[in-house]
Amino acid sequence: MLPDIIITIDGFSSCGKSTLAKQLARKLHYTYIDSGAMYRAITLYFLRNNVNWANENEIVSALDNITVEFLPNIHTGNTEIYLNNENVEYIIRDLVVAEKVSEIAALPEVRKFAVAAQQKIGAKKRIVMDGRDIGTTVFPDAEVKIFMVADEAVRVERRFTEMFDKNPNITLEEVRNNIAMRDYIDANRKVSPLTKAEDAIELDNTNLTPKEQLDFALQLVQKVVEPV
Ligand SMILES: Nc1ncnc2c1ncn2[C@@H]1O[C@H](COP(=O)(O)OP(=O)(O)O)[C@@H](O)[C@H]1O
Ligand SMILES: Nc1ccn([C@@H]2O[C@H](COP(=O)(O)OP(=O)(O)O)[C@@H](O)[C@H]2O)c(=O)n1
Repeated sequence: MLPDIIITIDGFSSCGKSTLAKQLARKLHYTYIDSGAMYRAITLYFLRNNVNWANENEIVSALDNITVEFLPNIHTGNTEIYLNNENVEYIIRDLVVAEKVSEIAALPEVRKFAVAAQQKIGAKKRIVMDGRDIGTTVFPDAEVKIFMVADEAVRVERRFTEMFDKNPNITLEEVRNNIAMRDYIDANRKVSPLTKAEDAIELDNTNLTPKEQLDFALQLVQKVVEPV
């Protein structure tokens, strides 16, 4: 049986991190944690409650009222996010949330809150967590670190196809602008900007199938568990 380790997957938007993280978690009988969902859920709360995030006191008191949990969906086997006991797994994928999430995720108080929650979840290991700063800040000692990349046009096309399925009014342009804006803010913010950890292995899935990306990641895990 696989020993208790932590697998981190970081990278820009829409390159396939959560797809790979779910595949790995299922295969290894680990728990998948979508750290981006936490920032999206916090953003949803801020938007719904008109929190003025220019005011530090308002941010702190809003965070005091937020509980975020990951619970398994018994039908899919994947974990889903709950904000104050409400399942918000699907609503947080909306463009309204995506438009603001990177701004809110750049706030130091928000990052402190989310990182502490993520580290608590990972205390017993046996998790695959994806995000932007998981291998650098949240779990710098993780046993397996993957940094995913894919060509921007491919990422935009993939995310557009996914969002169009749920909302046929969305345009390719809106998706492209949102991804470019978030990538820029995420890579340039002051606290834990998105960057490849020195010891992370890069995985470019531009031309890989989901099966090929899983095989690549499983080989990495195998190397760490049974070094030759
Ligand atoms: N290797 C791949 N080939 C084609 N499509 C993929 C591949 N990996 C992921 N996708 C699709 O790309 C979209 C974005 O993937 P996702 O895992 O949500 O990215 P991220 O978590 O990095 O934002 C999803 O619709 C997913 O089904
Ligand atoms: N560890 C993380 C994960 C996400 N985020 C923020 O949350 C946003 C949404 O993350 P996500 O993983 O759901 O985004 P996608 O890759 O699915 O587009 C990102 O654009 C970042 O602004 C972060 O700052 N740190």
